[in-house]
Amino acid sequence: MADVLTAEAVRDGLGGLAGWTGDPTGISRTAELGSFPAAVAVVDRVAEVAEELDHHPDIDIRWRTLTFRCVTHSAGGVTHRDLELARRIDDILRSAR
Ligand SMILES: C[C@H](O)[C@H](O)[C@H]1CNC2=NC(N)=NC(=O)C2=N1
Repeated sequence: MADVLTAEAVRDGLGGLAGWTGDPTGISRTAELGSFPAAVAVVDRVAEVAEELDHHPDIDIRWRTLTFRCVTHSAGGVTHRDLELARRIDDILRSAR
């Protein structure tokens, strides 16, 4: 099982991720899309990536604003798998704008 990262390692990882904040208890990012259908389409693409990685974000949908939270539930904190998932979510968000 992946190890929970130290606060410093999470900080380093977040350095390469625009818009994400957090600490070893979880990392999150909010993004506003152009419409509710556009937001739901992003969630659908994130679902595909989550299945591919077998790693799943917590997702909050409020009209066209999405909040993603990544934490490895089985490890009880943020692991390298969350940083990878966050990078993939950013790729999707970039291409959705
Ligand atoms: C068996 C499978 O790897 C696990 O149940 C996965 C699925 N997706 C997961 N996603 C997240 N975020 N944390 C987990 O611990 C987790 N566990």
